[in-house]
Amino acid sequence: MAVYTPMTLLVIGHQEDMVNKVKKWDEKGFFSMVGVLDPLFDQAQKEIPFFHSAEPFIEQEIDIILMAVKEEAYRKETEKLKRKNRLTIGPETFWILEKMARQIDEIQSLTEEQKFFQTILMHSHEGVQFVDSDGIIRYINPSFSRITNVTPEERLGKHIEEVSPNGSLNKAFKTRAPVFGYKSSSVGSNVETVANAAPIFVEGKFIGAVATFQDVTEIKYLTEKLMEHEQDQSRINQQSGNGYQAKYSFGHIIGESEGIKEALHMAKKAARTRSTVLITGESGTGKELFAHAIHAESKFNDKPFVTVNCAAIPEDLLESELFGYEKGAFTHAVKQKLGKIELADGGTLFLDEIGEMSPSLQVKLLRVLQYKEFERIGGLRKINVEFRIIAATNANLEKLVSEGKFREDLYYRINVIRLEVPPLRQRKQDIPLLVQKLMDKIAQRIGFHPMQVTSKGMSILSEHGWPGNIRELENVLERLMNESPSSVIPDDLVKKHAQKMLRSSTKKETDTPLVSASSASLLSLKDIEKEYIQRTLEHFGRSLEGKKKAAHSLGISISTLYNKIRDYQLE
Ligand SMILES: Nc1ncnc2c1ncn2[C@@H]1O[C@H](COP(=O)(O)OP(=O)(O)OP(=O)(O)O)[C@@H](O)[C@H]1O
Repeated sequence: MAVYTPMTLLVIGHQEDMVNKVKKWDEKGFFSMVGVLDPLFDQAQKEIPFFHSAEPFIEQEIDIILMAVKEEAYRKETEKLKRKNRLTIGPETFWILEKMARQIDEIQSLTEEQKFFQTILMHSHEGVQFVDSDGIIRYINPSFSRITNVTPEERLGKHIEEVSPNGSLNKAFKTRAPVFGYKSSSVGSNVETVANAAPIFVEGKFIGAVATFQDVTEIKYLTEKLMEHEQDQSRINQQSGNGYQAKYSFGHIIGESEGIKEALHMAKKAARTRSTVLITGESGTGKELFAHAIHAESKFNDKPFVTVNCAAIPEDLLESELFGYEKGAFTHAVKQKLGKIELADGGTLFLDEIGEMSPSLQVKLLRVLQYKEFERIGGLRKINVEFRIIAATNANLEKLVSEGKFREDLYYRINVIRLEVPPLRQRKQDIPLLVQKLMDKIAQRIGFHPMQVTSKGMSILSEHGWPGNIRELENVLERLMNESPSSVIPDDLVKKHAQKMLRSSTKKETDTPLVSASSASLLSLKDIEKEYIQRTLEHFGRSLEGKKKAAHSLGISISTLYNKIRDYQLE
């Protein structure tokens, strides 16, 4: 860093006010006072070097001579000093020095601020690079060098076009526009980075551009491993015939209430068209079921039905999930991957939880819907696609639009046919039918004989509010069936669960965790196992049937369960 050297200054004539001011500036380091020259004055202050003759200064480097007094006697001394290139300032131009001192003062306090910000940049975990208005790299922070393996000596003073022509900083520099989420890899270190860059304007004048970036190699690597795994999985699914097909039809949708009839009517109408459908409703009401059924009933039901849950996948991954990528698009893209948009070609793309989609992806999706074409990540070729979107959400999209979190234009594109699936509490008359049919479905799935609830049990279940809707009802029924000692579920068991449900839905109470953060370090694995077996036995009961169910639930054989009951003295 350049070191500031103050200008040297000699005062001629002991004019007290001026001398004192110059002395103060000297103390602050604005100027360096070499002394006071006064042939007539004797009582100078001790701490100021005082001279009667100009001799010592004739050859000395002095930048400014301040004529503090006007008399002729002093001028004679000054004449001796004028031979060199020195600025002479008289009392009438003393204000220039005062102004300079003020400016130096301001610059110095700015420098303090600069030091403060520089310290922050020095310790920032993100890499930072700055170019001036000519594109010359003026600053890189230590994290920049750590991430990229590029030293300040290699970078500073170079033009950005020369060292990183395709980087985010050059883009922001050339276009004078910000760049967000720019992915690239550092040549020096083979590191994957994500950068943001922005032009900098001060009072409307472009003064340069700055880029900040992070090392995302590890995240990217893990993400791609996960994607590869998912891809293999989906290939296996496809090969086994369970791939991109609708699994449910309208026949699977149980309910005779007005609300469900209306939703079914709308859904059947939607199945006859290719228009976009927006399904809204609380969690667990059956939105996905409706989406499957609409596709299954449509003319293109032999084409794929592809599901993407926008809430379950991180943004970065979601983009490649939707658009796919070309081999080599990023370091770990070892082979080409088809995106869900491409896989849905000709059929239906079901976008579950669309309200969770990030604004940048919303733009990209909108473009696909408008132009019916897209590019794979890292690809140059435009691919034409034709598919229908069924979107679902339990969020209030209108509210998200008004809050600026969901694009209005995308909202209008997807809100063509609107289907509202009512919550269970608004169609209690469906509960008995649902209970019976769901119990049959569960019994078939878990290999039980058909089971029933009494009419009293049914009215207990019908009175519940079911905040988790049909998903919650299904879970509770499965638990009741597992715990029931006979094929008719006892009323007191239903009551016990109803009370539990009431407690959890009013108090949002959860069961005591087996291991809490504070106790985790105190319990041994054996203690945890013992506690867990104990709770499972309490849950299923200690009859032979209860123990069989407990063993099944614990994933161990009945003889292992008996051994553990003996070892842990749980009888
Ligand atoms: N009308 C219905 N008849 C029979 N089963 C239903 C019905 N509605 C929902 N279900 C069942 O309830 C469960 C939840 O349904 P689904 O996943 O379709 O709900 P969702 O509204 O999409 O939930 P989320 O918003 O949480 O994704 C599923 O097991 C589904 O089969």
